[in-house]
Amino acid sequence: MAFLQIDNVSKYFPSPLGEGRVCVFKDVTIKIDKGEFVTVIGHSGCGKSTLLNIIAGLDEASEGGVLLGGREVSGPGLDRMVVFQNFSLMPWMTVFENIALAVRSAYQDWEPSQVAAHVNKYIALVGLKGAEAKRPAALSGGMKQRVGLARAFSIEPKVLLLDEPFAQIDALTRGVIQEELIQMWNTSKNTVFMVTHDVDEAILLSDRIMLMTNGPSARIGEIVDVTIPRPRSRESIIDHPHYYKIRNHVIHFLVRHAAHAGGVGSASGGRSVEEPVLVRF
Ligand SMILES: Nc1ncnc2c1ncn2[C@@H]1O[C@H](COP(=O)(O)OP(=O)(O)OP(=O)(O)O)[C@@H](O)[C@H]1O
Repeated sequence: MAFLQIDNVSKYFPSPLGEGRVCVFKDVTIKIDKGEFVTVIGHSGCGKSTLLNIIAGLDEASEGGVLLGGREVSGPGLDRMVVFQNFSLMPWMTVFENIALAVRSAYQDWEPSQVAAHVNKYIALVGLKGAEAKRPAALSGGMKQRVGLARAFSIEPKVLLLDEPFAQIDALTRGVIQEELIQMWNTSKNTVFMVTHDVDEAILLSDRIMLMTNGPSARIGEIVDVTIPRPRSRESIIDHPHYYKIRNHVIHFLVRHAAHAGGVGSASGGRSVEEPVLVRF
């Protein structure tokens, strides 16, 4: 059994037309090893965030389930930490307090000095030294997301769930924070499940990229192994002979599926389950 196992998960929502229900995705199975970095890419509306929320325990699967370390996920927990694109910081708390709140809830028997040392370590890791006393309103989008990532990593969860964490950040800052994320992940070796629309980001960060087909009844169409060795940096990966092969393959998949985009279907999704195609260059 894999460390994190998404087992035949399907999700239905009530139809917006008021008749029956719509199958967002059907029979999604993903097996993720401990320490693996997996990303999911697919067109808007195929159900990526819904799938992430089910893993987080913030939403329920209609069918199937999620197992973490062999135990069924049945609600939110400190073993899974989510970073959303809208930062989700406490606006009345400082940078330090936002992170400390999470650390105190994860390590309830720690002395204040131990909490402070731990928080400061993560503040330094994301380059926010000097901004400890600032409140979110005084931070740029990039700084806010650094706090979000530091908060998530600081509690050392078993699984980090990242839902397009860089979507609201300008391209230059995004590149810098992606590399900070790689550094933190290199140290922590957390298992990461990330939703993104950015193909370059997926190649830079992932061990494997899950390509989702469009809904209704979306599924994992292909799984692409990112065979480019680590350590990776944005500058170095583009020179690797596999880089453009992987990039073109993912983009072709997305373009092919864009042609079939949209539509609200019936609940049945009544076709047999197709295994994802494994792609390795
Ligand atoms: N609570 C809900 N009630 C009804 N329908 C919902 C609900 N949440 C999501 N949906 C629908 O489920 C589908 C998948 O939504 P989801 O946000 O998971 O897609 P996504 O792939 O993450 O999209 P995006 O890339 O735009 O964020 C969409 O059609 C959405 O309208």
